[in-house]
Amino acid sequence: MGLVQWLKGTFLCHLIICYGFLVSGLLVNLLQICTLPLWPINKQLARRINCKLGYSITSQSVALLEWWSGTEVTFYTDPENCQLYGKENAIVVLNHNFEIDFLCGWTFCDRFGVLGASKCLAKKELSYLPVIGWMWYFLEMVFIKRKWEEDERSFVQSLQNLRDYPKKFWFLLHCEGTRFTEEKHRISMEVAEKKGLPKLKHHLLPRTKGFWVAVQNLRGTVAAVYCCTLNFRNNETPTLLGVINGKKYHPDLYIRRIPLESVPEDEAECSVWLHKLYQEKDQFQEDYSQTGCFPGPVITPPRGPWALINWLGWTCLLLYPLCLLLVQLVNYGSILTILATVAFCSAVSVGVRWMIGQTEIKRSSSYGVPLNN
Ligand SMILES: CC/C=C\C/C=C\C/C=C\C/C=C\C/C=C\C/C=C\CCC(=O)SCCNC(=O)CCNC(=O)[C@H](O)C(C)(C)COP(=O)(O)OP(=O)(O)OC[C@H]1O[C@@H](n2cnc3c(N)ncnc32)[C@H](O)[C@@H]1OP(=O)(O)O
Ligand SMILES: CCCCCCCCCCCCCCCCCC(=O)OC[C@@H](O)COP(=O)(O)O
Repeated sequence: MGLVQWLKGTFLCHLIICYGFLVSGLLVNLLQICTLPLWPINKQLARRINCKLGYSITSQSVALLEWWSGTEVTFYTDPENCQLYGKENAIVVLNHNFEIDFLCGWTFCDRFGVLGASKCLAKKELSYLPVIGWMWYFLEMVFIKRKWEEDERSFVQSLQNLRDYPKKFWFLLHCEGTRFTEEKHRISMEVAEKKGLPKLKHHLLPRTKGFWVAVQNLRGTVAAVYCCTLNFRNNETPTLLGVINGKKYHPDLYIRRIPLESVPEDEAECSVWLHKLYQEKDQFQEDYSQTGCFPGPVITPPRGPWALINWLGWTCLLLYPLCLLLVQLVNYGSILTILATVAFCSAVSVGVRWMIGQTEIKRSSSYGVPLNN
């Protein structure tokens, strides 16, 4: 193991990364709160500012993935469609099997210039996460409790709000509604059987209501559905902790562009359409497990420098006062202040470890487990 690789695995490096992420993130949250008075005066300007602020947080994770761990997503897609990515609004439909699928998603967004503005349909619990969840409020992320009766009104309203969004955005939908586990798969295939639908091997049965409502409310705003299928070479099971430790993964992402006009307007027909899409996606995954690649040419735009510049900028800015403080502490600090500093560092590391825990599939919710769900 080289020295650099060894360094990436040290606790000190992790502490610096976590400190930078947490403190810069909380500062950005504070700046976002400062934009509140602007919303009633100039909503579009407030939205644009929040996109930039959001970029400043999410791009740190992109830098971590691309530059720190050296992980590069390989894109399989049609070169003609590729010209349109980033130049139109889109609904992105993605499988939900991996702990770092959101990171690969952010990389995809960054490569096509829509990272700051992109959104997803997320479970309500994520909105309470410091830094990321709080940031999402200001980016008008759509949160749901996954109980249709309770979600319907706010879901539709949040989608309608996006109709005059001033920046190009992608709206990510995990139609499976939860992450893949063997138990959830078994139960959802029982539902498939009851509904007379073909069984899926690599996906949970998609829930169709959210997709239909999103398509209906974003017609005229969104130009296409991007059907995205993600997998990792060599049966890798990537984790966020692995990325922080500098481990390089090999994700492959297959993107198909489907014009929105070809998605049926009627709810029942749209549901059939989505089930068929998931059957196709399942076949792509099956082929991938046999051949190790997706169909279509490989197109990978080069990684841009901005994510790295932003990350290094924040790190330098925040390390300087920290180093000054440490020097002061060593030279003049009382036992009490030294203990307080150790407690602060421990709190940072426990806090971030808890946030990382939210990405772990073993801590996945019980959604989709009881049959009556
Ligand atoms: C590589 C990446 C590529 C691209 C990425 C691109 C862009 C990225 C852009 C932005 C990224 C920005 C941020 C992202 C970062 C991090 C966040 C990441 C992820 C967060 C995602 C989540 O939180 S997932 C959880 C939330 N999302 C969803 O739940 C969506 C899916 N669900 C729905 O759509 C549902 O329909 C619903 C929640 C809207 C409503 O659900 P409800 O259950 O109340 O009603 P339904 O009608 O849908 O369901 C009832 C029917 O379901 C049947 N049923 C029962 N049990 C099951 C079962 N186990 N499986 C399937 N179906 C089941 C039941 O029988 C009912 O059927 P009927 O026929 O009777 O209706
Ligand atoms: C420089 C960057 C440093 C990074 C340091 C680490 C920071 C920690 C970042 C935490 C990021 C948290 C983003 C959470 C996104 C998790 C998305 C997700 O996967 O949600 C699960 C839901 O879809 C379904 O939930 P389940 O029903 O499976 O339960």
